[in-house]
Amino acid sequence: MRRRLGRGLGRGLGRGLGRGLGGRLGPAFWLAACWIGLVLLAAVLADLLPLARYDETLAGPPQSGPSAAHPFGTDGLGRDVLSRVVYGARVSLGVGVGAVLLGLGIGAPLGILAGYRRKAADAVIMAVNDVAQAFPALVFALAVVAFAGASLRNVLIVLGVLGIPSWVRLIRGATLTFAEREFVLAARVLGTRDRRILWREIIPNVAVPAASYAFIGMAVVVVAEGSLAFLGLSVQAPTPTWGGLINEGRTLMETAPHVVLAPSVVMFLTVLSFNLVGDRLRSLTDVRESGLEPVRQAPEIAAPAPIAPVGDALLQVEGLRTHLVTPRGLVKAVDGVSFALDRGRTLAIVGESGSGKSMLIRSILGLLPGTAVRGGHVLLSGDDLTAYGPAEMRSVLGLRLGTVFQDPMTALNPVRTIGTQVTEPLRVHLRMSRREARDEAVRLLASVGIPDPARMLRRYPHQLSGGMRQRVTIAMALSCRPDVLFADEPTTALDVTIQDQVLRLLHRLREERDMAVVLVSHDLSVVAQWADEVIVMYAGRVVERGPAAEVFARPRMPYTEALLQAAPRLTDPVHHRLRVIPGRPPDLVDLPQGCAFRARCPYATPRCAEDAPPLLTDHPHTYACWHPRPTQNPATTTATGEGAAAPSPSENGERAAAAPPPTRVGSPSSAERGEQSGR
Ligand SMILES: Nc1ncnc2c1ncn2[C@@H]1O[C@H](COP(=O)(O)OP(=O)(O)OP(=O)(O)O)[C@@H](O)[C@H]1O
Repeated sequence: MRRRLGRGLGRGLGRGLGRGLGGRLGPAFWLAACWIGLVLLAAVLADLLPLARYDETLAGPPQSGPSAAHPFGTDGLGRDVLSRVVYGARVSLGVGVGAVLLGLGIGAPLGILAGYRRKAADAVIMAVNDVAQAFPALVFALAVVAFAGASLRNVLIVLGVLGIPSWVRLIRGATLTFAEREFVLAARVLGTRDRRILWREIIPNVAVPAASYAFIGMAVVVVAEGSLAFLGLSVQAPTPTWGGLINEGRTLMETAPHVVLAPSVVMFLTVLSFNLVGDRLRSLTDVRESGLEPVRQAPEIAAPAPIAPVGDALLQVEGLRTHLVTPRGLVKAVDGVSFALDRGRTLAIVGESGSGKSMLIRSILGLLPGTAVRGGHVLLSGDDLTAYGPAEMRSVLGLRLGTVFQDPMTALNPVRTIGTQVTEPLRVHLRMSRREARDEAVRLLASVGIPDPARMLRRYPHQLSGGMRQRVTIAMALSCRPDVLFADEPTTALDVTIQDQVLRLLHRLREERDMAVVLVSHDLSVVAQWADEVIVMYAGRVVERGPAAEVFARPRMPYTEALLQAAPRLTDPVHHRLRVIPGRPPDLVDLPQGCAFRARCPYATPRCAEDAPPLLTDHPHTYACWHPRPTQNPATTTATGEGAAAPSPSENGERAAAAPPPTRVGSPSSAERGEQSGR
């Protein structure tokens, strides 16, 4: 059992730390960890160090200042202060580590029991815990130590027991969070026993916040022990403790300040280090760090020089790259994407799962994981957003760029009313008064088709249906009248009957507000119906781009053709078998040489393995393929299964040769952009 726990904890912490070793913990963490290690080592090896005895009165004048022989000087009785600080660390750190282990040892099982079992166990444990937490801790510690005697053991037990309620609360909260997660439900569905779920699924995940809290707890205990020692209620003389040393030295503040300064500084640095280490460990599980944070622009992958805006494009993306630093290597999630979009147009981004669609949107918005580095340019009405700092970016997000996410349930805060959430951007960005924001929120909710909007403001997200919730998130995204609305799979989490309503709504709002819309969707029928232009992504790159009607009617890139053939159609005959794209997308850490799609492409030739095809323009299409599909062979025919079998590369080559010669492009030409953006 212990081995299993060790493995589990190791996995949990290892996963957290492994991700952090790439620099997420930062230099302050490592400095703090080194300091803690140094103090611990000194305390443990104190007897082996060339130090004077902590209680030995040395020859020479007392209260002498720091010297080579005594770096921290001597105290009022002529004892070596360095030696007393090092031996004092034994007590202070010993109590810190011991009390935290005691609190964790008792609090963690109770917290897990309460969080996992819930019901009666939770009610009883938390009721007792609340009562225990209501005791004034320091008064309780003073009373117990005064009654039971001031000894190392008593101080350790009192501080350890006082920490139990906080441990119960923390571990229960973490257990509750993970007990509701899909992987635990999946284990339950598979009939896994509770004990196994606890050891394998819950405890390894709870280990990271517990480790973080353990360090913060040690800082608290070191300070508490210091306070007790200062009051003379910890380990008694002649054994030194940091609090006791500060107490002894306070009478010498004027004549020999080093006596009080040395233990104070060491204690301060140690407490600071415990807090820093705990805080950085906590950040490993913090959604802000693991999810969205201001992006780092990487000079090494940035485009070489500032670019000039093209025409009057509202949104222009040039050579955008987003690479994620992972323990496996650099994930090239977005690799040199360019496009331009005008007002009143909808651009759809399609591609298989993992092709980089969401990452492209997050990269444009500058909201990327902490492990991401970005290069390239994003121009909004000619202003380069990649040059913006976090504060400037905040003034653009919500105000000029709106976003609708996939799952409205997770996009809305469950404990805040719809009214609070819809009025917030109005009050923050547009500085409206409470009343103005409320009136505007009513208008916004009405505009997205929510009945009785005034009443809706008082409701909570869980009281709404999925479709209503998504309408609310759309209303929030539109509240500051953005120029561009990003909709990342806005209908995936919705019932199929609601999907059409939401898409119609987006289309109507686009028309009314003259916005541009960037729509990410897996659903090609949605894209065909609502998009003006389309970008097909594969392995982080654009492989085809053009007017949506054109791309779907005459796909040039075999990947686009395969995607269309894999999509179901209402017109398909009964028992029609959908084609699947054989193989799997490539590993973004180790992209193959040449065309990334070649291993799955029926038309691939040796040339595809040697050179990556550049983006070619064959008006109005842009595609990256050495063997483009012939324009005379509409996809609609092959998609229904009525088309001829896939032609051989030579056949394909001949047909392609019949098409007008394509133009090679690095990024879209102005003319092409004009076409793409409908100009
Ligand atoms: N935080 C991260 N760290 C490392 N790699 C990541 C991270 N987030 C995404 N990726 C990788 O980046 C690639 C692109 O991911 P992205 O979410 O953009 O794909 P997608 O096309 O939107 O897929 P889906 O349609 O499933 O949402 C994927 O290979 C993914 O594994």
